[in-house]
Amino acid sequence: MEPGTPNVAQGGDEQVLIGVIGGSGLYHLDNLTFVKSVNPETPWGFPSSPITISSLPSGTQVAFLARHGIGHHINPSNVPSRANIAALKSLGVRVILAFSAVGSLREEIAPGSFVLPNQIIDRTKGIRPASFFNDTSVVAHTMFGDPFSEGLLRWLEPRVRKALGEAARVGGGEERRLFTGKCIVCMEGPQFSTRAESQMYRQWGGDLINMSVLPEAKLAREAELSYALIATATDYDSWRPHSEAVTAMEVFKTLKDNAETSRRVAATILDELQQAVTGADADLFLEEKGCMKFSIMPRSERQKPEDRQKLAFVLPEYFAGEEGVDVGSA
Ligand SMILES: CSC[C@H]1O[C@H](OP(=O)(O)O)[C@H](O)[C@@H]1O
Ligand SMILES: Nc1ncnc2[nH]cnc12
Repeated sequence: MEPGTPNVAQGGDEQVLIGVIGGSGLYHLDNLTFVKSVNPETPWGFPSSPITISSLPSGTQVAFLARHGIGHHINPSNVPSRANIAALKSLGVRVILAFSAVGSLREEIAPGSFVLPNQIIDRTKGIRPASFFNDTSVVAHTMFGDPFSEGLLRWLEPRVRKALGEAARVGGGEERRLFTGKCIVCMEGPQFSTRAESQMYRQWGGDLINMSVLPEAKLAREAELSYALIATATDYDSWRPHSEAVTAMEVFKTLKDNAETSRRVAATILDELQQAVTGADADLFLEEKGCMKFSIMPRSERQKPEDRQKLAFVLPEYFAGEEGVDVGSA
């Protein structure tokens, strides 16, 4: 696809409405039939990995993207999040389920727990391109008070809980706990936190820590996509005074089991999610649709046509066509 081409659904016969981003340890999904692999070039480059489009037995198609690339070769600071989100949107995706391996900042969130966070504290260092509008002549200030899709979180909670119960029954082992309404700190990395930082994040109200949720969540919002993070705890970071500070080795110990359970959860909920996104109550999920209308500053002659064309790739509703929509002035 030519970079700058406005988005069109390209997933095959069915429109691909659901995108899954796999994090550390989660490089593929299960119980799916491969349809095709696509690698769309976006105005922000290529995604982390080719995107695998597969179908569930029901025919529901899902787009899967490995955040750190197949073979995990991309550092968290270098994940091409703009290309990832733009590429998913270009396939017609409207809802993103993003998986992430996280450190726990709370005793009760033991390694192995699943968490649907609803808040983020940004501790990235400004070195990640965090907006589609960066370095363009178009200014936009996106609402981000509730950084995850509230409708999607409400829908996910009972389904993920049930899926975790089923995963334990089928796979054996203890049922994973699910926590909701938690706050995740996103740090720059790639080194882990110091003990002092880890304790400070707890005092700030942080419950979890990772290196990946930003700018991914911000970009999903700018692209008007519903986005939720399914976080799986791998370790206790470095705040516990009498425990070893987190090491990659410790994280790797739980990654495989967490990924296995994540795959079971995905396999259990994806069909129902597709039905919900296409059903009568779809508006509950697609609350983000239209959110940029009043975030983009009104059109002026200072906005360069080439910038508007670039932005049309992710927001064709505002920037495609000769005139585009005169947003912000309604
Ligand atoms: C492997 S430890 C740190 C690494 O793991 C998490 O990745 P992801 O969010 O993609 O699962 C964390 O954010 C760090 O990037
Ligand atoms: N302790 C930790 N800090 C940052 N990212 C993580 N991902 C998994 N564990 C982590």
